[in-house]
Amino acid sequence: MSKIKIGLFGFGVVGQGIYEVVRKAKNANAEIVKICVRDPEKPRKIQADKRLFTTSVEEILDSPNINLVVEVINDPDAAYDIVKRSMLRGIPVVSGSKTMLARHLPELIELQKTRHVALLYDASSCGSIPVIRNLEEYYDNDLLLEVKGILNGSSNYILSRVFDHAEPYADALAQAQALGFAESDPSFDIEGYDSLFKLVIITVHALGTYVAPERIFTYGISTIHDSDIRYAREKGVKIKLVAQVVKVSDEHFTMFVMPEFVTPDKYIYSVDDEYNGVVIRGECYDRQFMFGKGAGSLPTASSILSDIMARLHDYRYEYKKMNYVQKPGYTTDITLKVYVRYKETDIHNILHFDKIREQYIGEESNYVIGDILLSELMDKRSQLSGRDVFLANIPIFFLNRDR
Ligand SMILES: NC(=O)C1=CN([C@@H]2O[C@H](COP(=O)(O)OP(=O)(O)OC[C@H]3O[C@@H](n4cnc5c(N)ncnc54)[C@H](OP(=O)(O)O)[C@@H]3O)[C@@H](O)[C@H]2O)C=CC1
Ligand SMILES: N[C@@H](CC=O)C(=O)O
Repeated sequence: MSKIKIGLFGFGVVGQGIYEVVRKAKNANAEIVKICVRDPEKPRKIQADKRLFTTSVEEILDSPNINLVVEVINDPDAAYDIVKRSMLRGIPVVSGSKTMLARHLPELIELQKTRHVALLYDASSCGSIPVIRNLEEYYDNDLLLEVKGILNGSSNYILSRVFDHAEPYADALAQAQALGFAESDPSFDIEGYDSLFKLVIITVHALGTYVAPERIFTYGISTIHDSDIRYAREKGVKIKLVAQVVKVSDEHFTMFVMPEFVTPDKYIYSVDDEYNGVVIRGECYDRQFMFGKGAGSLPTASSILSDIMARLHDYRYEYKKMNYVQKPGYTTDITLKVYVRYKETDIHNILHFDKIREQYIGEESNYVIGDILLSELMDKRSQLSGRDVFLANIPIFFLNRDR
């Protein structure tokens, strides 16, 4: 590709960051020639030439002058429509919309093949950390065993403020929104869905398999309570929202998103505020750790810029692992050790524990710690949504990993 002429969709937190970094990048040989938004009259932090703005998708897709679409809007359905239409017209796309990608990746991967058109999305998972491209290229072999980490900046920011600075939860959430880390609907962040969508995308590049989001156990931090924080402090651990995909045998892998008690010896223990941290474990190298800003305007834009530059060299994901002859299958038949705090909800009648290890009945709240199948948690997920319930994983080497 010669000069890159960008049609940019979205001029919010990330879009404005992209405008800034593209202007700064002297060697990018790229220029934003059109910006599509919902409301061109909206006041914005960054002043761009008014003539760049449009509300018409067609004005970008029909322009012979535009050879790359960059899509960073906050509406997953509209994003899907824009990305698909661009690709059908043979225009390569860079996207940051993980909700849209996690829902539609199989179709978009197929479109890349049939239409010979690239779709890059490193910014969709972990902001400025180049997780996807590394999994795709460097870890292009059978040795990978696990990708685990903090994939959501907002919930990590909230947990850090609440845990380390004793700030009220609601204030910390409001700050995460004001700083541009949170999604338009912040429940995506705090209920774990943003981490889930990133985990779905990461798993495609880690193990070559797409697992639909609704098949994956997801539990967030919205019901965390002072008693959970006190309990964690007493034990000398921190509570983090952790997403993980783990090979549990040659035949199977598992994945889930859940708050976790993290001990000080773990890399992610020190990952605070909006930072993300990803631990990659493999057969021969044990653990490697990637750390960086996972949200925010310029960090995310830097990742988009990297994808834009990659297009200068015609880079595209090849999804090599999807063609492996032997691939592990997804399982939820795996035993976890969990902490469940509750009050009114009749947890003992809802959850069937294989083994109860500890129980506490208190005036303020109760908790139980026990071994339980992930499939059992998945089946009972809708009954664990009470405001009085909080659940956290206590990491163990999976109890039945060799079954
Ligand atoms: N914020 C972050 O740290 C990160 C965000 N992302 C992802 O990037 C995307 C954008 O996030 P962010 O910048 O924070 O969101 P914002 O809410 O700040 O901005 C969204 C932008 O999308 C525009 N928009 C919405 N719908 C349409 C549409 N149908 N057609 C054209 N433009 C539209 C809005 O237009 P208008 O301004 O006129 O309302 C706005 O400019 C999301 O998918 C998010 O998940 C990914 C990584 C990090
Ligand atoms: N809302 C997301 C933004 C980046 O993906 C987060 O907080 O991590």
